[in-house]
Amino acid sequence: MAIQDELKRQAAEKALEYVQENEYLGIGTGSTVRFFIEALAQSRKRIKGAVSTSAQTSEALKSFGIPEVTLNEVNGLPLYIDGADEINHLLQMIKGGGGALVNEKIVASAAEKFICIADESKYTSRLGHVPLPVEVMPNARSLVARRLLKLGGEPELRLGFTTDNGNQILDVANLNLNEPIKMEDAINNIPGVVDNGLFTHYSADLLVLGCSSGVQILTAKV
Ligand SMILES: O=C(CO)[C@H](O)[C@H](O)COP(=O)(O)O
Repeated sequence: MAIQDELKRQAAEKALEYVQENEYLGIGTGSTVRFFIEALAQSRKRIKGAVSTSAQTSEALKSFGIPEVTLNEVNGLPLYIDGADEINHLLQMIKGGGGALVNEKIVASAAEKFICIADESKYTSRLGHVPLPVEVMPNARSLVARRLLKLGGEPELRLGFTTDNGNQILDVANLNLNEPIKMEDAINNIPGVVDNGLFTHYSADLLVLGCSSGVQILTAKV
């Protein structure tokens, strides 16, 4: 297994310690989450049901025999576990590399606690090394792209990709994310934008980071 994958797996396995038995659990999307689902299935922990954030995650849950429930069936969630494309010292994130950012933010918002699982390459002092995914209504794509250019970004359509919600993704490079809260809100104010991959209002409460020196548990450093 590649080193990065091994670190993702270690972080995913460590996060199991925070899972409460006989409770509902929100589960994100991506390769780190896939390791988590695998570890959960192999553990003795039995949850009441998982709220999935994507077709990909639902498929994995099904293949590992973990019961799925919809968000509408639960009255909030004690915990949400998901990966990130980048995460900073305040545990604010860029997400959406897998294109599931809208459902991820919805489920994260329903949870009392958000634990991010990631390998050390995702931890950064400044967000913005990776392009920011923005989910757009297809009919507003060009309009939104022009507005994103005005905000200083360079949008590029994710070719051949449609989200689970039937929308498109613009990956926006070179945005100035020195004030990520303002940027998250400014982008979401553009008509036609469904949501963007900045998670500042729903930042993580805890980061379980797979590092070559061992797994580290980090909280926000203000
Ligand atoms: O936001 C996401 C999906 O929309 C993922 O959490 C993010 O892309 C990280 O993925 P991976 O665990 O494969 O590195």
